[in-house]
Amino acid sequence: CAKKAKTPKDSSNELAVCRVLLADLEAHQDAWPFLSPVQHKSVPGYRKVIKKPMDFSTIKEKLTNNLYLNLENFIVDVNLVFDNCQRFNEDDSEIGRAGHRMRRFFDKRWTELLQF
Ligand SMILES: Cc1ncccc1N[C@@H]1CCC[C@@H]1S(C)(=O)=O
Repeated sequence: CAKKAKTPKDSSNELAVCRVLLADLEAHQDAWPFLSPVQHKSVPGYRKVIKKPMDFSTIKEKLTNNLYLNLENFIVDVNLVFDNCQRFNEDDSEIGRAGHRMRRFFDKRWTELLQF
């Protein structure tokens, strides 16, 4: 089948979708552990265990500085937040549970958005 040529318009729409998704993540009641970079000075072992820290404020900064070329690059960073959370926190902990809830919310939200 003929490949639909990607018009430049698509990527600007995708970046608008990223801003909507990030706003939804930040507004979620379970976002509190992920709003700012983990304070590794007060979290022993974090810097050693987690090679690529990521959080919603850093994602916002990258979005503002046009560091995401498309929705996929953005989704990779959001999933990094949740993967770091799962790696460092027990599933049965306040932060661990918040991470699982936020990942479920995000997966549902972007698949909804991509339907239209
Ligand atoms: C996401 C995470 N993962 C492992 C350890 C700690 C944290 N977050 C903490 C708990 C609440 C905010 C702080 S923060 C983000 O200020 O360090």
